[in-house]
Amino acid sequence: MGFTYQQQGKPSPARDVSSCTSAKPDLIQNVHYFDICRDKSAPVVKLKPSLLEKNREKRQEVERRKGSSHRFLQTGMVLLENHIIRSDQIKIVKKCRELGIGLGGFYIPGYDSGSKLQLRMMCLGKNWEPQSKEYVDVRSVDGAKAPIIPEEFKKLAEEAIQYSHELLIKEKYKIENVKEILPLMHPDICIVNFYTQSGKLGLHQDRDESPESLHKRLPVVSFSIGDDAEFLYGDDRDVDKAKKVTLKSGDVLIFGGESRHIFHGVSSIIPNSAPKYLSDDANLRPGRINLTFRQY
Ligand SMILES: O=C(O)CCC(=O)C(=O)O
Ligand SMILES: [Fe+2]
Repeated sequence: MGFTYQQQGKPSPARDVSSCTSAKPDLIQNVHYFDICRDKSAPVVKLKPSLLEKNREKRQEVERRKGSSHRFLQTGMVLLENHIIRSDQIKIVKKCRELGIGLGGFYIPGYDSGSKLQLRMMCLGKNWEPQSKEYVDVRSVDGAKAPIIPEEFKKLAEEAIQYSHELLIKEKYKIENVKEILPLMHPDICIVNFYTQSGKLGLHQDRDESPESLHKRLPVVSFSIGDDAEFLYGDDRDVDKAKKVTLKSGDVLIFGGESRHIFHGVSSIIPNSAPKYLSDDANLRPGRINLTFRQY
């Protein structure tokens, strides 16, 4: 049981240097908590938007929402494109930032061998340990407990499954079958990853949740915010056979039922592809946040 991240090998010196020098970390019990937002004290030239500009932004937002769509990628796997509205994306960034610089915040997970994952991680609800591949109350890296999952996050994740049910009923299945195709899930764990523009994650399965959760094939609900990611998925741990989909800011990907045990990973982050409002209004650094909700 439990999910397995594929080890990435030692991080390149370049990545190590950038991650340490740009982070301005607080050192708490030997752990650098990473700030996913730029230093507020750093000068940012920002002009007050005119009324005209504000109205244009509003119109663009309405257009953007009209542009939200969905794709059934395979049985039990739904992609809700552009689903999280701009104001919620900003709220999520700000909340993750606040939690991420506090106790139990973002750190670079690694293995006893010394190799590291090419991302920063913070767990909410329960801590996931990369070495033992288990969920624990207190993480070994610094003895911190996981912050609780904000209720608004849980609500968004649950609503995304319900919305997928509506779409599946409308377009594909009978109402009585839909919860078998994509079971309902009430998240008590959320793993938040932050990828810099050189971040990635090898093909793995999420299989560290409880035997009951895995047996019921309760879905994982994944939110993407920030730069686009090339997301790979397939039935085998084989990059060449994997299918690819680009996950953009605001996208929600759900994989449960028959797709619960897919291999998946992030092959690359597309630099400078994030919507501008994330850096303007939330001060988000270049890179990508991913939140995966699970039920233990
Ligand atoms: O970043 C992503 O889209 C995937 C993250 C993931 O697979 C995980 O945290 O287990
Ligand atoms: Fe995963």
